[in-house]
Amino acid sequence: MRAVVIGSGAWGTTFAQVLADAGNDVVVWTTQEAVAEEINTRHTNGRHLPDGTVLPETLAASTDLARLLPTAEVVVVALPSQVVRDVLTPYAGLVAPEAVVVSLMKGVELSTLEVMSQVLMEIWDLAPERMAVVSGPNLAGEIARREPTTTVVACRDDAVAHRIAEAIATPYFRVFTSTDVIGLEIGGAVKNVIALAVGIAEGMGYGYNMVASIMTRGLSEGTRIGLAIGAERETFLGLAGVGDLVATCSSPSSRNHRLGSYIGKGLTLAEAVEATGATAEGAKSCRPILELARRHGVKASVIAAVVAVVHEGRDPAQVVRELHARPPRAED
Ligand SMILES: NC(=O)c1ccc[n+]([C@@H]2O[C@H](COP(=O)([O-])OP(=O)(O)OC[C@H]3O[C@@H](n4cnc5c(N)ncnc54)[C@H](O)[C@@H]3O)[C@@H](O)[C@H]2O)c1
Ligand SMILES: O=P(O)(O)OC[C@H](O)CO
Repeated sequence: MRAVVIGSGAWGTTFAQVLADAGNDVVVWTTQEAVAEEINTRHTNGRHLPDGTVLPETLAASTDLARLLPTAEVVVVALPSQVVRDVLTPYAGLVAPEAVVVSLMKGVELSTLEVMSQVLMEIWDLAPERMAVVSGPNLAGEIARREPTTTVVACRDDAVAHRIAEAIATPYFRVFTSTDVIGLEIGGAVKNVIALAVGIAEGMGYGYNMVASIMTRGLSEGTRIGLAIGAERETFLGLAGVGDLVATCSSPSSRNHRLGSYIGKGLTLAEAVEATGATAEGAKSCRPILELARRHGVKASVIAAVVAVVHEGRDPAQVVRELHARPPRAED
C-alpha cells in the first residue's frame, strides 16, 4: 500500500520503518528539512531513534504533505495530541476518499476532551469505517531495534482492521485486531497518566507495593472511564490495556514514566519536561481525562492525584497521605 506517516518523532519514524519492512511504499512527513534529508540520505533519525538504528532504504521523507496526501491509501498520524487539530485542519479535503486514516496517538484534547480518532474524524470529515487506531505495549525504541512486539489495530469496520493489520505485520510486529476504537484510545491515554504516577512514586523512593497499587487502581479507573463512554471491558485486560500499562510503567525508557520520576525527585513540571525532551502525553492529558471522569461520575483518585501534583503544585507526600487516610471501601 502507499502510506504517508505524519510525524517524524520516535513513534512516527519507527512505525514508518514497520510499514516499509512490511513491503509498503512509505513516506514520512516532517516539517524539518534537515530531518527529511537525514532520513533520505543517511537512513537515520538521530534525534529520536536509538543509536545504530538504520532505517530501510525504501523509506523516504518529505516536507510536502499536500503533495503526499491525495495518493496515499493509508494516512498514519503520529503527532503530539494537542497539536493535531491546528496542524491538520488545513489539509481537510486532500485525503483520498477511500484512504484509511490510522492514529498512533495516546492523548486527549484539552479543549474538547476528545480522543484523537474523534478529532481526526471531525476535522477531515471521515466516516468511522475509515478511522483506525493502533495501540499496545509499543515502546518505539524496542521496535526500532526490531525486537519482537505485539500490538492491536482497531476500526469500527472489522474488515478494515484486518486490512491494516495485514499491511503492518512483520516478523517482529505481531498484530491483533479489535473493533473497540474508543477502548484502545482510552486505555493508551490513561496508562500514560498512570505511568506518570508510578514515576512520581519511584522518584519519591517508594517501592513495588506502591507501584503495583497505583497500576492496579489506575487500571480500574481507566476501565471505568472507558466503560462510561462506550468501551469494552475486555480491551482493558488486553494488550492495549494491561499490556501497555505494564510496558510503560516498567520501562525506564517510557517518557511518561521518566517525566514522573523527575517530578517525584522534586523538579518542577517545566524542568521535568525539559529533562524528558520528548512528548509525554500524560502531562497534558491528565486534566481532560479527569474532567471526562468527573462528567461521567467516575471516581478517579489516582488521576486526580497526578493532576494535583503536576498542575496544582501539591506536595506528593501529602497527596499520598490524604489518599491513604480515606475510609475503607469495597474494591471496584
Ligand atoms: N514513542 C513511543 O514509544 C510511542 C509509542 C506508542 C504511541 N506513542 C504516541 O505517539 C504520539 C507521537 O509520539 P512520538 O513518540 O512520535 O513523539 P516525539 O516527541 O518523539 O515526536 C513528535 C514529533 O511531532 C513533531 N511535531 C511536534 N509539534 C509539531 C507541529 N506543530 N507540527 C508538525 N510536527 C510537529 C515533532 O517535530 C516530532 O517529530 C504520541 O501520542 C505518543 O503518545 C508513542
Ligand atoms: O514513552 P511513552 O511513555 O510515551 O510510552 C510509549 C508507548 O505508549 C508505550 O506503548
